Amino acid sequence: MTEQTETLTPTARKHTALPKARILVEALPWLTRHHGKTVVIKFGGNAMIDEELKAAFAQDVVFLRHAGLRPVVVHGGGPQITAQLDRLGLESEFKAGLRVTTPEAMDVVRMVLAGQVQRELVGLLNRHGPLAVGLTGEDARTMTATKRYARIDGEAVDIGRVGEITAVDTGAIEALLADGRIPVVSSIARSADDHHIYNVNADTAAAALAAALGAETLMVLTDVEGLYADWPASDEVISRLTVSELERLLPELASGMVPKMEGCLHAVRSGVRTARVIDGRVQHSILLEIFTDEGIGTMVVPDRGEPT
Ligand SMILES: Nc1ncnc2c1ncn2[C@@H]1O[C@H](COP(=O)(O)OP(=O)(O)O)[C@@H](O)[C@H]1O
Ligand SMILES: CC(=O)N[C@@H](CCC(=O)OP(=O)(O)O)C(=O)O
Repeated sequence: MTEQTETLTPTARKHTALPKARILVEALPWLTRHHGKTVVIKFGGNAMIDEELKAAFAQDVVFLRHAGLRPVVVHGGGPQITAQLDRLGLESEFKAGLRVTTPEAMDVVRMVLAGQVQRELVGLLNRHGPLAVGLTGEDARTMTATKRYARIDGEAVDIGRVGEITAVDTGAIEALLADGRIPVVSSIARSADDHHIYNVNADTAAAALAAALGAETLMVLTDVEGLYADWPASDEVISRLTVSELERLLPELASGMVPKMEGCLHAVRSGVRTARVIDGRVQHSILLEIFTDEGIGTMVVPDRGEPT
C-alpha cells in the first residue's frame, strides 16, 4: 500500500484524495448553518463505561468547537454513583426514575460527579488542547433548585435531596464560551439560600441549560437508538416528532426515557430549535447528527416551522 502510494504521480495522488475532499465539502452547508451556534450535549453515565466511546465523544466535542460551534457538555454518572454507594455499603433506591438522595448519599453524588466523572471528561477533552473547564451548578450560581418530590400514583413522595431547577444563571458558561472554552457541567444545583445542594437528574439539567442559553440544539446521548414507539414490545425508532405529539406520548413512557423526553419538550417549548435523543453507543454519533443528513435517533421539533 505504502509502496503504491509512493509511486503515484501527483495527478493520481490528487484523485485518491478526492473522496476525502468530497466528505469535507459535503459538510459545508452544515458548517455554515451551525456556525456560532450553541449545542448542549448530555453525556449519560451508561455511555461513559466504554473507554473508546469516551475518547470518540471527546474528539467529536472538540471537533464541534474547532468547526465554530459552541458546545456545552452536561454529564450524568448514575452507574458510577451507584458503584461508589455500593463500595460504601450504601443502598441505591430509585423512585419514579430519581435517586432517593439522603444527605449522606448527596456527599457521594457530589464526590463522584464533580470529583471523578467531570474530572475524567475534562481530562479527555484537554488532551486536544486547553479547552475544557469543569463546573457544577453550584459555581457562580449557575443552577438553583428547590426540593423535588417524586410523583407516584398521583402522590408526592419525599425522596430527599433531589432538586427541581428554579433558576439558571448562564453568566459563567457564557464567559467560558466567549473565551473559546468548553464548559463541562455536573448536574448538581445550589439551594436558593446556599445552605445545601441538590442532586438533579442530568437530562433535566441539560434541558434547563439548553433553554436558558437559547441553544440551537439539545443532544441527549443514551444507550438505545432513540425513542422507541412501543417499547419494550418493539424497537421501531420514532425519527421525528413535534412537541404536541411528544406531549401526548409522555404519560405512556417508561422511566428511563421520561426525564429525557420531558427535557426535550421543555427545551423546544423554550425556543431550542431541535432536541435529539441519539445512540451514544455509536462512535461519532454527534458528528453524524450535526454534519450529515443521515441523522440517527429521535428529533423533537416545534409544532410549526420545520427546522432546516
Ligand atoms: N420508549 C422508550 N424508548 C427507548 N428506551 C426506553 C423507552 N422507555 C424506557 N426506555 C429505557 O430508557 C433507557 C435509557 O435511560 P437511562 O437508562 O436513564 O439512560 P442514561 O444513562 O443514558 O441516562 C433505555 O435503556 C431503555 O431501557
Ligand atoms: C436525581 C437523580 O436521579 N440524579 C442522578 C444524577 C446523575 C444522572 O442523571 O446520571 P445518568 O444521566 O447517567 O442517569 C443520579 O443520582 O443518578
